[in-house]
Amino acid sequence: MNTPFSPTPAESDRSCPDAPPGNGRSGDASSPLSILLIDDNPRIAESLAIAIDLAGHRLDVAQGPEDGFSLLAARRYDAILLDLNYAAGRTDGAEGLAMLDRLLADDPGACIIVITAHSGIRLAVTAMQAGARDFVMKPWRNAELIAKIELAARRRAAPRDHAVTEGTAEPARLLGDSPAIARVRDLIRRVGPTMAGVVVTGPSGAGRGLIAAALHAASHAAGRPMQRIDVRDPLAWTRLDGAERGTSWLLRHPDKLDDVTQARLLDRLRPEDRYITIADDPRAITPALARRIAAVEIAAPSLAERQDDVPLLARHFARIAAERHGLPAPRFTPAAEALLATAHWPDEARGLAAAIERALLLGEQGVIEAALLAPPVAPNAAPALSRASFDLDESERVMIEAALVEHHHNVTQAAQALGLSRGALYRRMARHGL
Ligand SMILES: Nc1ncnc2c1ncn2[C@@H]1O[C@H](COP(=O)(O)OP(=O)(O)OP(=O)(O)O)[C@@H](O)[C@H]1O
Repeated sequence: MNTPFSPTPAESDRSCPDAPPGNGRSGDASSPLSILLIDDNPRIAESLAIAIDLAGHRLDVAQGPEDGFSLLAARRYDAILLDLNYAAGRTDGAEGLAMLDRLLADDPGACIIVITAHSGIRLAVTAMQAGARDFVMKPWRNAELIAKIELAARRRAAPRDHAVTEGTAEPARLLGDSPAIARVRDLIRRVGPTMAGVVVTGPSGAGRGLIAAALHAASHAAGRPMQRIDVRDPLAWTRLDGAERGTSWLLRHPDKLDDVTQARLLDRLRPEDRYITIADDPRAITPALARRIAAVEIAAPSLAERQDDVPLLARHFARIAAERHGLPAPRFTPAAEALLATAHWPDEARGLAAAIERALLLGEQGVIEAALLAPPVAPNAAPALSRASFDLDESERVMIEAALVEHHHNVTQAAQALGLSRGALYRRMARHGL
């Protein structure tokens, strides 16, 4: 007999002897599964961790949707166990169902098993109709749950199901809840599965490559890797002919070619292949080539257009950097959080990721301080663009404010943290009216 799930660790131990033969692995399950639990109840996580470990699988735990998306952006899971309610007192499952929708839009083949309360049969049915593979009700029997996970994860192997981009290092998941990023997701959902040529524009570092990868992941060719070519490199062109028919291509910068070379490129493109393009200036693509490779434009929004997403992206980049460097779980000081909410990042998401990684490496024990988040502004920095000049000025003000708060308005310490002399800091404070 199996033991129903109990939220107390002591009771959960009792479920171990009840695990099915083979530690809960079904007979033909060959390799350990990686499983993600998205649930804000730590006791559920503790109990499940024991059962899953005994069954020979691996469990990661996310305490809510944001954590969940962050983990899913960094690695692939064979199965996702998704709780449907997060906010206190909510039982309508709306949050979980919205998350289910987004998970499946990013990866239609995702193997998701939803967790509902005992009385949640109606919710479970809705989730199944929306694409969940299965459901479990609390309290559950561990052995039954593990059998469900193994069965559902094995079913994932069907070819069309596999919509993640094999052959790429990371899954292509766009994080963020801003309307700007929601629009991009919606476009990916619509044009990803078609053969339409899509040109991805927007500032460098804003996630153009990620959007291209997400388009490929949503396409019918997702099971095969996308081939990447910078068309400014003539040597790379030879690869265009050698590849299998029906290949997906990521072409970088055809807008940088002159008209004659663009015409030559058009001659080399094959009708049965899919082309996704990254360009700085889509207007520089000739109409003939644009017709083939740029039927639809998707503009990667700058961080300034999705400022609300910055803290969430920052936490994601911090988590990845901490994992990569074996550092403790990262934590932002309140001043660093305040800076993130207002600062401008001239190098977009890539610049933000670099700043977070540097702050984490230079900080103590995973603590990210405001003063470490950006290098001190060079005294005579002469920015190339007037917009950049505005950004830099605003960032400087925010950083100084944050350093002062962090060091309790001790100007000597704040100046040290910013890499400035006391005099230089006083001058800048006066300039910013601080
Ligand atoms: N919405 C997002 N969610 C998660 N990660 C993001 C998001 N936007 C950008 N990033 C991350 O920011 C970094 C920069 O993005 P990416 O490499 O796609 O930039 P890019 O615009 O293609 O740059 P370039 O064209 O100059 O190479 C990457 O690590 C990417 O994963």
